[in-house]
Amino acid sequence: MPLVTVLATGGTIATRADARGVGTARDGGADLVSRLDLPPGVEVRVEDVLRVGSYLMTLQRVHTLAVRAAEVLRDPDVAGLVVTHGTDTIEETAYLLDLFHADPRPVVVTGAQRPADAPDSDGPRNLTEAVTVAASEGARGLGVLVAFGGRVFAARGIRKGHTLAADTFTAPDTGPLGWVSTGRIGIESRPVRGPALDLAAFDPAGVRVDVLACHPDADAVALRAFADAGARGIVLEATGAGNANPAVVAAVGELVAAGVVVVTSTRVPAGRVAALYGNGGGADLLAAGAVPSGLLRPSQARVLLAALLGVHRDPDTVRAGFAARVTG
Ligand SMILES: NC(=O)C[C@H](N)C(=O)O
Repeated sequence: MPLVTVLATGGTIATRADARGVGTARDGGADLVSRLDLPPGVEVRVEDVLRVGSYLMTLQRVHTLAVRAAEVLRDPDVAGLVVTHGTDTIEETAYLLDLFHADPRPVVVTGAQRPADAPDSDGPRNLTEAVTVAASEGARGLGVLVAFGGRVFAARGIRKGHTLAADTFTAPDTGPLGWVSTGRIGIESRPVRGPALDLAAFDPAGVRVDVLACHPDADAVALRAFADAGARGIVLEATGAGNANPAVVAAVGELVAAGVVVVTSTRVPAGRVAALYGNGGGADLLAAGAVPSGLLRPSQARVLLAALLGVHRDPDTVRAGFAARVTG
């Protein structure tokens, strides 16, 4: 009988309202699992790792989760893992776990958009389907997955696409990998994944990576403040295919020379970052030393940058490692 371990971290799937009607994560993993109609023939074990809204999932906390996931997978009887998590930052946590996941067994992240105390919560169905995926042979070798609303997504490229709707997740450049429904899964495509990073070498302490919104009035102020605060990496949430302006480009050049790794991503939902324009555009950012993020949006570009900085430290190695993992 496949054994699936559920690691609970909080999120709306575990959230109940207080007397003011304000929600916080309260239910533990055992509460969540007790409400399920589990797939027949699957044994589930539960552990509480954290109990927070995912807007509180710092790098340190995701590291704690990654370490625990790797420890649980040392048990050869475990067929797969499920992580229950808030939806706000599933795109960060799932991708960080994926970067360090060196095991064919699936780790399946899920959550809910409607809280545990809502009569129509989507949590039980999503969790049941995540357990189904984690127990499936067909999900092996795909890395960390997100099962949500009947769809199965790869970690890389997933984005929260709606603040409140149950069908919130999208993968604008690739679409979902497949589906899960009534105890069955179908995988229609396989994700492209690089070699796993070494979790034992990762230390998130002191890894500060900030994100700068490059609206047309942006200047060097925030960039310099980030660097003064100790940022070792900065992701530009640029416009279009990855453009900023001359003031930002000049500051990027200074920061890169000082050893900060700067990455150009974009606020546009789909398509690769391309170095096309001058006058502070993507071609000038590239010339100033910024690394294009390929298809990674700012949230996941920040995660890759933080993971590499936490493993390698040296800016040139991080820059090369980042470029090697992104397409385009
Ligand atoms: N639907 C959710 O889970 C949102 C919640 N704010 C969280 O990320 O924890």
